[in-house]
Amino acid sequence: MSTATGNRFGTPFNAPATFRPRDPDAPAWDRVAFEAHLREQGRSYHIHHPFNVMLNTGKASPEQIRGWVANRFYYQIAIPVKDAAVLANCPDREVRREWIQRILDHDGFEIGGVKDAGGIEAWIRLGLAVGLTREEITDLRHVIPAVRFAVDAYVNFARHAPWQEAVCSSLTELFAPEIHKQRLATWPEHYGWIETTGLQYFRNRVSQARRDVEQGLAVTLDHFRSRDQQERALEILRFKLDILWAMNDAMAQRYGVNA
Ligand SMILES: O=C(O)c1cc(C(=O)O)c2c(n1)C(=O)C(=O)c1cc(C(=O)O)[nH]c1-2
Repeated sequence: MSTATGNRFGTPFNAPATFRPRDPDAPAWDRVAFEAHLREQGRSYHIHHPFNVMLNTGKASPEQIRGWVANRFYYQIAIPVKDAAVLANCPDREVRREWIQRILDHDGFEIGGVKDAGGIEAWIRLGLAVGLTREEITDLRHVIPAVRFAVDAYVNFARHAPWQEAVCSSLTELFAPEIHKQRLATWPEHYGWIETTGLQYFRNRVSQARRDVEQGLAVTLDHFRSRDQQERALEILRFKLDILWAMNDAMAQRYGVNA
């Protein structure tokens, strides 16, 4: 059982613990209740961040949209590195053969004549559609230091945590289809200057995120069994929600938020 003095990352160099004192006799939640507690964390998803609300209600300027796309690129390129860390730490072949799909989704592939440019390339095309050049996206010149720190914290967590905890940290994807659908519903109306082909990344992710979540949720519900472990899973999910929120804070500070 982890204790109230442990930190939530399991590594010695991170922030002090934010654990609430736990009742050692609290019974474990059943799978339905545990999943409900995980989903409840969606109230802190960055879909509610003022910067995201601005983007998705048509109030963002082209500069703010370009800033967001250029900064989010750093998250996009980190995801397959994070997923490779999960693979590297996971001794379970069945999990690995499913998990590897995530790397293919983002990096793309050419296998037996079938080709997919992948999510990173799709994100670059989004960048081109909003008026950035390929070079200024990929050389990371616009990435804000605090965004870099937040994203790096995610990769470092996945490198050092037990693989099931890294899997759990991906569960912000529970809430991602909604944010992608929101963009697809509002951007064409508000930002007619963006070629809609540039929004393909969001279209692809709606179904990919649902599939990811099915796997991530199954691992999490199976692994975190005691109440104490379940509380830890909630902490991990909140840590990841904080990363996404902090990225938006950094972008709001750099690019401003229009009322
Ligand atoms: O646009 C978004 O708001 C958003 C959020 C998240 C997320 O919740 O972590 C992901 C994505 N997009 C995404 O496109 C993606 O591929 C992805 C992978 C992961 C992950 O943690 O493994 N999160 C996300």
